[in-house]
Amino acid sequence: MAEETTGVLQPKGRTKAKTRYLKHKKERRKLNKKAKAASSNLPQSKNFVAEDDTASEKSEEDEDEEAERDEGQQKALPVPTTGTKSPTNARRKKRQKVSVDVEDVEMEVPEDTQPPKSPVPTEPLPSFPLPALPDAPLKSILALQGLNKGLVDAEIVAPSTLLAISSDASTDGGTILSEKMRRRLHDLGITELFAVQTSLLPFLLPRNPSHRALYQPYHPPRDVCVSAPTGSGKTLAYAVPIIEILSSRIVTRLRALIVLPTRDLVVQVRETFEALSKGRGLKIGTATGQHSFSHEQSQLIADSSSNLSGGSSKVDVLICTPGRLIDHLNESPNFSLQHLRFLVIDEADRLLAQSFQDWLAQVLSAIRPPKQVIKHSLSDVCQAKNTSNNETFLPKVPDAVAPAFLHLLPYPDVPSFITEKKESSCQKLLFSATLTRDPGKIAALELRNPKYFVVHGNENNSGVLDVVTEKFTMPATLKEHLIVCETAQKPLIFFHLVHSHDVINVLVFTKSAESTTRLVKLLEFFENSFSEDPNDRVVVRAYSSDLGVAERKSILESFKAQKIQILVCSDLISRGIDISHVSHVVSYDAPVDMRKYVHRVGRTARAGREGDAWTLVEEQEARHFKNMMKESDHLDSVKRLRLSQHDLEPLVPHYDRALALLKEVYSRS
Ligand SMILES: Nc1ncnc2c1ncn2[C@@H]1O[C@H](COP(=O)(O)OP(=O)(O)OP(=O)(O)O)[C@@H](O)[C@H]1O
Repeated sequence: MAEETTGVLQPKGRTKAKTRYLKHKKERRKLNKKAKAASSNLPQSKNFVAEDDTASEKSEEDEDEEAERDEGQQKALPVPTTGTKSPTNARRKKRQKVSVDVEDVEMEVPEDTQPPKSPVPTEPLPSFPLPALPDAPLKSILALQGLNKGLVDAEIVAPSTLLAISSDASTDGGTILSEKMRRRLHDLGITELFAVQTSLLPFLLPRNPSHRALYQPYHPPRDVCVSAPTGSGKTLAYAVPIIEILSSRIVTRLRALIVLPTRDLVVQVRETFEALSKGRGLKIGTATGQHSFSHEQSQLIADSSSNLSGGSSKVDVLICTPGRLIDHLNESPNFSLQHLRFLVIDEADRLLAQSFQDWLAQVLSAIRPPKQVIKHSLSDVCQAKNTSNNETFLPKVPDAVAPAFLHLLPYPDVPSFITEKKESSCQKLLFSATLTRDPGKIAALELRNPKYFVVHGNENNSGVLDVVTEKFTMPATLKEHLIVCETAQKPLIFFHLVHSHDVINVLVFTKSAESTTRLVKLLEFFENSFSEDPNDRVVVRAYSSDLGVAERKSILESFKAQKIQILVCSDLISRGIDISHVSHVVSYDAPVDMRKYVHRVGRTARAGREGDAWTLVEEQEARHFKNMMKESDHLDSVKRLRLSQHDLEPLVPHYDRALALLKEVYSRS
């Protein structure tokens, strides 16, 4: 160990004083050994002896060191130093190595604070373990901290779980579905239940009839949150139980409300409900703003002339966008949510991000029985019965009021032994392929003891962890590709994919309506140049919010009928839209976040079908994109495709021609 000095180098040769000192020391050692041999009649353990030896050697080493230092000090004294401290004032410290069980710790111990040395060797003190820091908690545990219990206890469902739907009238084959429903599903070509459906149906359709009841004010059902990949059949997972439960109804009331982020999705979900509920007598309505407000009112409300405590409805199921829903809540007489048995929030994370007119708070407040109670004493009521005031006290249609709202009626409070509070029987069902983990947003939903279902390849806790850390599951049948390219080459690469990789029946996502229009024009010019025969040309159309409702509907229908092979769009239809024959998705402009990526690529590889997703990433975006993928543990699933100039060359003359025509069009406008 290097010794600290006060700026003077110490000579290391032996002096007379040191020789004398060493001689004395030898003699002292001999005497010590003799004394020890004489006194130790007791047997000693090997360990103890070894320790003793070490200790005595150590003390001798210390003495040697001390002697050398004294000698050095004596020599150093006369030498004047140029430093700020004189050698006499300088406090000299000795680095002493303290050996402990766990690790070596070096401490600076001032020489003058050392205890005086005992001439008799002492036993070393027993060493105690140092206080140790507890192990850091696992990342997975940290991620789960502060989360609601429902999510931690989520039911993880393997995507491969399937259950055959029995066509035998005498048995449901464990599906818990009525014979009517099983027959209907078979008619629609659905012969087995997908993973999300196998776990959700038994939960939403308990065998006990009282748990299926429309009103359960004292034991309301638990709410449900579902995270399942795109195209895994979430719509059926809620539509089937809703139809099964509501089919038992006697009178029409608004009992199921399905909220979706776009009109296109409302239309799609309505089609599913109508197909599944055929012959069950349920009435399905929509509210999207596509028709005039008064037309919608006339479709939804049976009686808007008198003020009815329990509302009045022409439909059992209402499928709507949040904006129009709020308009009806605020402005349509007798539009009431008090009878709701189901509130479905599909694409929940997207809808919860929409604060439009604080729609969620308004809906929840319309479902929740108000606390304010206007009560009258029995004598008041009796008195009123004999007066003309009778009508205001006793409304005409009390049966229309939901049990949890009965206290609002001006009847006297009848003493009861039941002290439990009545609650709304509405069961909230949340669905998404990218379910939010934001505790603030989940809290805003006022969920009742929520039960989580997570469809995930990994059936242990990591399924939950992936929801928590927003690592989303992709369909198993999806193949993902990445092409990093120069901005100027993007159109050419896209045309190459269309003609060399058979990328047709494709949804192409761009960043804006303007880039959609431009790409469509460029591709049309390119096709005209590339294929002489018009029948060989690929048909491409734009689908954007710039188009009218009717035009959008007709374009979507033509695409579904495969009269259009390439549909270029913005993120308007990146969520939820289900078009079975889409075999490719191209992100012409790379998505900026993982959620967008998941929903875009999820337009293909649906319901167990194969599909390819291609993402074109400009060189300057590559880093961000790769980081985004890495954070979601997804980079390895994306294959990089490298294209050479040679691959693109045959297309260049046609592309140049198309580009020149496009420039001409834009310069004219
Ligand atoms: N059990 C089933 N058997 C066969 N096809 C099914 C089954 N369940 C659903 N499908 C079909 O799978 C497709 C995808 O279903 P759905 O649109 O409900 O997916 P999703 O999970 O809601 O997807 P996204 O998250 O993209 O909205 C639909 O065409 C639907 O008809």
